[in-house]
Amino acid sequence: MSDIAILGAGAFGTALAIALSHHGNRVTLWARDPEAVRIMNAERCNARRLPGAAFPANLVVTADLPAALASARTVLLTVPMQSLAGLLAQAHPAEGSALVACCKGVDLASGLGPTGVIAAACPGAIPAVLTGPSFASDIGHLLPTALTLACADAEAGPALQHQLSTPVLRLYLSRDMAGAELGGALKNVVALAAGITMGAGFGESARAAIITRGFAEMLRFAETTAADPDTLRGLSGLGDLTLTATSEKSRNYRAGLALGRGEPLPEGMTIEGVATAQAVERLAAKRNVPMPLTAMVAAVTRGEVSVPEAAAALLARPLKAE
Ligand SMILES: NC(=O)C1=CN([C@@H]2O[C@H](COP(=O)(O)OP(=O)(O)OC[C@H]3O[C@@H](n4cnc5c(N)ncnc54)[C@H](O)[C@@H]3O)[C@@H](O)[C@H]2O)C=CC1
Ligand SMILES: O=C(CO)COP(=O)(O)O
Repeated sequence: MSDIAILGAGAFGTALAIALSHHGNRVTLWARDPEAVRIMNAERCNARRLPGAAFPANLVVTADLPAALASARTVLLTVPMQSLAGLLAQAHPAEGSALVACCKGVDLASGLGPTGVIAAACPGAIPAVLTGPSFASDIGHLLPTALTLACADAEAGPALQHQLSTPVLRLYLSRDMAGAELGGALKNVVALAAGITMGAGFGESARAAIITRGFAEMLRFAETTAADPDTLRGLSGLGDLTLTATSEKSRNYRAGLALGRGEPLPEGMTIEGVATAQAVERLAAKRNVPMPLTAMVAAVTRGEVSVPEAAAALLARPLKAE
């Protein structure tokens, strides 16, 4: 019997599984690869994705998806954003389950955020979003963290907030799922731009400009959606942007550093901002929202524009009011 199922045993799913089972919850962590599950159960650690963080004795790890979902009414979705629709096509959570999206991004195929993907695949579920500034290694090592739990359902939201909080994992409640998921998606694009800036040697002043103007771009985009721009000023937006766009622990920032140095994108690493930049570029064009930084990140990651060309184009834009 598990109360919480966590689908996706990457760094973040593993970290949340450790934190929540350490706090006494009955947690089942599901991974699609039976061999990876065998190794994790033998070593009681996910050495590949989250080295050094030991599994509590009560954490169950399985490759059996129906078994993981059998008794859980709270399901955390911790696969990368571009895998979410595919996962939900094969998972069959019980009617009325809370599906908590922990992935950050916009689905390239549909242009939907995680709660839109959940609503399309599982109309009988209660969607929610868990997001904000948190490196998996910090959560997995039980360091203090504050996140946003967004859920539009007035009863399920507070219940999830209490179920998923621990003495060191402090969840703030929001009803604004659109805002919470947008902040987490867009900050990765700005983090790529910040990394590119530092990798190219443009300096910390330029990075501060990119973060600030990137945040302005995030708010501008939010205003064209159902999101409340104020939500993006909280943990899920500004909070996560601050973390991701300044730390080499971030994969998006590190990928940006590589691009800025003229190297290719690192392979085999989850870099959510790459697909999300493409998806947001398309949506912004449809809605007529100027997103110059996002467009440059999309063009640089596609290899269409070099970093010096991107920087020159951004600096040559007409002067305007802040
Ligand atoms: N790593 C971190 O510090 C944080 C990550 N996140 C978000 O969590 C999401 C997952 O990221 P990570 O766990 O870091 O990625 P990761 O790269 O460590 O692991 C991804 C995992 O998903 C699995 N996976 C991929 N497609 C799948 C599918 N269709 N079915 C089942 N499993 C599948 C892979 O096998 C892998 O184990 C991303 O959206 C990320 O932005 C959010 C906060 C912190
Ligand atoms: O979302 C994160 C921290 O909040 C993790 O960022 P990266 O995916 O860039 O590593």
